[in-house]
Amino acid sequence: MVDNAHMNAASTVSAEAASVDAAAANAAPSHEEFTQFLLECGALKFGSFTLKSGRQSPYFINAGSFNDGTRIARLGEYYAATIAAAQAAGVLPAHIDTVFGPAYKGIPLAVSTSMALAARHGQNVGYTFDRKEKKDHGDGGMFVGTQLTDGMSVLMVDDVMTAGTAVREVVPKLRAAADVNIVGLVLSVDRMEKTKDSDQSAVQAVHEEFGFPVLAIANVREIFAAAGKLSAADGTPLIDDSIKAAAKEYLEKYGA
Ligand SMILES: O=P(O)(O)OC[C@H]1O[C@H](OP(=O)(O)OP(=O)(O)O)[C@H](O)[C@@H]1O
Ligand SMILES: O=C(O)c1cc(=O)[nH]c(=O)[nH]1
Repeated sequence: MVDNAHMNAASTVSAEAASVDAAAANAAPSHEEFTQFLLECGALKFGSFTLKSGRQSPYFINAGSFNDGTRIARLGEYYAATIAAAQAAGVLPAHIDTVFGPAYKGIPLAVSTSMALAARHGQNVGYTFDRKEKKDHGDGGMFVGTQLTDGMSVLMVDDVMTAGTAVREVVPKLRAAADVNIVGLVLSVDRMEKTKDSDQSAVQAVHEEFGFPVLAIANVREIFAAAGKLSAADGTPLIDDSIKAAAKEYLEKYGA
């Protein structure tokens, strides 16, 4: 069993990977580079957003902004690099049968991750996603892609975790389909938020509830730390003081 400190952030995995002398190909992506990528794609937005949990957030990760071939391919590479680093560190198993992404925004994440695992890391891993509604003609069924069968090692991917509701909805669906072994969950961003009724983070709560590691390419504090150092070509900071203040206030209230 890997201790919890290894479960929460790719940064931890990165340090661990370095200590086991992992090849450069197995290094986790840098938070600075990933933050720049989020900002360039417009996938990190500032304003006022109502979340699935009902919380009103001054920032939002919009995975719908990875909307062309270059962006989604690059995102898949970030996921694959995070996975390879976690495998090198022993946090994820070396063998994964399929990458599962929940509909809808998880679909391109699963596909691009499996493509990048094959192209960059020599791992030919399936991809699977669910349908929101059961289809009863043609190929039918609830799942598309590699079909789930007993004993399979399934790695879940999603864009963000706030309260963990989406994951709690999808895990029973996977387990109802077959006796699969869910080996972990990889997110783009861990929003590092407290659950509704405790000071524990949703990521930690999900890890304890289901027993699998939950990793992220970066967490929200790493993203704000990196974004604070970035500026446009003309020297203007990419995020201004009012955004930093609003994020700080939000995290003081909801941050774990
Ligand atoms: O941790 P949680 O509180 O569950 O919040 C995060 C989830 O909410 C969003 O999904 P949404 O249900 O809006 O689905 P979408 O993919 O259709 O946008 C997001 O994509 C995560 O899956
Ligand atoms: O909590 C959510 O609903 C949520 C947060 C976020 O940053 N991005 C998103 O797509 N959903």
